[in-house]
Amino acid sequence: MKVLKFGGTSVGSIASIQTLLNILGDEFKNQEKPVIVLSAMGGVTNLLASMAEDAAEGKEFTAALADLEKRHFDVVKSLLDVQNQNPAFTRLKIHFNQLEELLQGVLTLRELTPKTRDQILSFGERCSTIMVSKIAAQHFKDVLFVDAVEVIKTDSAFGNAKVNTELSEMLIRNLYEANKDKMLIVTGFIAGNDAGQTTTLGRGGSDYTAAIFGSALNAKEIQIWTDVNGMMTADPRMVKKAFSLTELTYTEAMELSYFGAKVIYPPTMIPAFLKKIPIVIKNTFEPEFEGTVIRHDCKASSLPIKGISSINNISILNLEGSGMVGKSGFSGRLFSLLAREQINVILITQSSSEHSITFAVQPQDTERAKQVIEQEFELELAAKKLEHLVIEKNLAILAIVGENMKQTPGMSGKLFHALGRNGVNVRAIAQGSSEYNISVIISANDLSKALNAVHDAFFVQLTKTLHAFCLGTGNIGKTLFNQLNAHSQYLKDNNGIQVKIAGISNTRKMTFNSDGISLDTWQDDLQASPYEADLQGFISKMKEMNLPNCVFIDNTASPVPIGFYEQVFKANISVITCNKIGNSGSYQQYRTFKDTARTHGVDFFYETNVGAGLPIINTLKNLMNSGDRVQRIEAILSGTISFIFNNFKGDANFHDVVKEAQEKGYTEPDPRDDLSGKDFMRKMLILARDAGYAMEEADVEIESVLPQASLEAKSVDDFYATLKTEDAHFAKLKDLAEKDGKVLRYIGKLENGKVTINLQMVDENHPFYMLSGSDNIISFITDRYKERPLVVKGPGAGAEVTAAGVFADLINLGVAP
Ligand SMILES: NC(=O)C1=CN([C@@H]2O[C@H](COP(=O)(O)OP(=O)(O)OC[C@H]3O[C@@H](n4cnc5c(N)ncnc54)[C@H](O)[C@@H]3O)[C@@H](O)[C@H]2O)C=CC1
Ligand SMILES: N[C@@H](CC=O)C(=O)O
Ligand code: NA
Repeated sequence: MKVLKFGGTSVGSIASIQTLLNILGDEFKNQEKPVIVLSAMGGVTNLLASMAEDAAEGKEFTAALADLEKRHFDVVKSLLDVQNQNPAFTRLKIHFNQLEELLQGVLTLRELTPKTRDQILSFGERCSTIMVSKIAAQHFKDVLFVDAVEVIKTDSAFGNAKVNTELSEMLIRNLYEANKDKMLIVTGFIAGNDAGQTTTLGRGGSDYTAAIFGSALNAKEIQIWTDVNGMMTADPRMVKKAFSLTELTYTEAMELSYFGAKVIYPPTMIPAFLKKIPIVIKNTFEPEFEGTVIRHDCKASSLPIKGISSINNISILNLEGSGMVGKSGFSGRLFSLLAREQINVILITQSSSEHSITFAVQPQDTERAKQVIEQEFELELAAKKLEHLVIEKNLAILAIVGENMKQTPGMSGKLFHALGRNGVNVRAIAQGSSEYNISVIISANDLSKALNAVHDAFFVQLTKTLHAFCLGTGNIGKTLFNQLNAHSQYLKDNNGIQVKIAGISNTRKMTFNSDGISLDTWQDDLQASPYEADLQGFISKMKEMNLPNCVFIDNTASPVPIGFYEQVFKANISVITCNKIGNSGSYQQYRTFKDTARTHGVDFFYETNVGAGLPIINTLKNLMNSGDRVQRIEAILSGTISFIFNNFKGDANFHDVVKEAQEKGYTEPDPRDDLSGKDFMRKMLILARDAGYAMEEADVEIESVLPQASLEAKSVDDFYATLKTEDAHFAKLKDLAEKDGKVLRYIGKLENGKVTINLQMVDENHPFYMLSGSDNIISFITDRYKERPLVVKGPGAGAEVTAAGVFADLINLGVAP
């Protein structure tokens, strides 16, 4: 046989009671009738409690009582045929009259004893059970209302009575045997003492009733019908990707029960655990959901952990001092004291040096704990054998739970990597040797970020979410958004990665959305945003949003964002940049970026600083990291100048070719940066630094391709004008090269710690002769690539290839352990 328990929401409305009847209908077809345990209608127990308290304070309760009555009567009117209604009204009315009398007594005496309170509370379950059993009787024959006061026997500890298991089980068995052909519908939560007075079973009481019946009758299963889809991997209000578990063990259920939205209160299920009866959590509002089964031993699961539980507000107390070292009985004294004072200790850690003990308590217990400890250890404190207690508030506990963790190395590594990577500081750690729970204490502000990051790290079958904050909506920024938009489904399906753009700013406006700004409407969203651009504001907001797997992307050509990188790294946020100004500033600044990113365990990626999307920075990094040494680099790294020399042929005019390069998106926002050689200089400097040379801009020897007048142009328009007036200068260069069958090439070289960039005329035997479009080419001569160089060649400028390089950096972020 089965026991089915329905919680408050399942009997809370006409619609839910109708669903309940359908469920009973299916069960009724079985040979063995189930036992049904019911809670009070949703909210009724709390209402009764506050009515009782109000009455004790002399306040009126009649209106609330009338509402309560009406809620039950409305259900009767809707769900019982007219001819069946009167008997139900009569039964209910008797109870409401008794309830009124009791409340009146409390009001008169201005006193609410635990015994009276239990009696008052019991009307919730009594009325819902009478009501539902009457309705059920209309549909099924042989329904029997059972008042649990008759069969569950307890002591007289009103409010939280202790069950006499042996006696209760015997009474339940007798009742069941005598009514085998009937469906028993039983009041949850309430019981009776020897004198027949009503007691209650405390927190989770109706689940307890179901477990007691299940145990007494050796039920094949106990179903707990509630309003959510079973036990989930995390609190779904905090972790949107939390999903329902199909199966977990009793131990796991116990450990996971810390969730805010408690599905069951596991201690009440102990009678079922002891008899190894499976407990199935079902959803009345989604009956087709197959349920979460909690059982003694589960099938092998592929999930590394079953879930992540959390408590979002705790305090820790830390007790330190030499007086504890090697002193047996110290922790006994401490924790006996707390137990005596009824202070619940949630977590304990002690270092093996025995120099300190840290423990967590509820915030409301903190001050009292401090007081009693200081009294108890007064002498040790005075003798400085103990230091004064340190209290820390606003903390949270996050715990990963699962029996699969046992003897599986790497679980704590994964947990701490996810936390560290996201800048979550761990204040204390606890893992029992049973290895099915690792708990960490962190700042309450970080809880949401930590839960999501840890959930992403463990449940790899789910899509991992990156949160990107993007500066710059120009050529590159815009193209990146288009690429992300077009490719998002592929990334989800093939890489399990979802990129959410959580913030965008250009020089005018900024906008934010932790659920991701739509990549179809971002321009309108930005336009409509109330926030004026403010870089410090943008970064502060990014920190404040505290999202997991966060990255800052600089797609500007501005020096301003550079000043903020360090602050971003220090907030444990990775940086991706196509802006070369940062890495080509002072060497000191370049080093600071690298070192700060490393000490904070985040990435600093800038592949597009050299050769746009071409794999140049990563190639050099791999050479260096694997112990190679650069002997010489020779390269063409200005896409713009490359394009110009590849197209400045025959009758072509220099001015028009430069214009075309700009229109094609190859140039910097200011094309003078390209033609002056500055952009090339920046790239060579970055390469030289990545190759291990602590070089400054002044160490680069650079020959310009421009005549003096162009170099001195005060504006971009003036600059273009000089290209026209200086046409002869460029034509001369071209003719000189063409005369000897050569081509013009602007070539950079790094050798022996020296960088030069100059204009050369090369013939067809030169490896850099054959280039077209905006091609870049780089040849690395290293200790290992000595005979023949390692060469990378291809288009080295343009919005598509550059945005693609930024995109690749994004996907390569080491968010996954
Ligand atoms: N075009 C190419 O082939 C390549 C370009 N790059 C780099 O890409 C970067 C961007 O280039 P484009 O998109 O062509 O420039 P752009 O001028 O088209 O766009 C720059 C964007 O940055 C924004 N911006 C500037 N200062 C800002 C600030 N302080 N705060 C917020 N936003 C700010 C502007 O509002 C604009 O939206 C440059 O650093 C360039 O060197 C790198 C490799 C190749
Ligand atoms: N303007 C640059 C673009 C790449 O960094 C170039 O022309 O190479
Ligand atoms: Na590159």
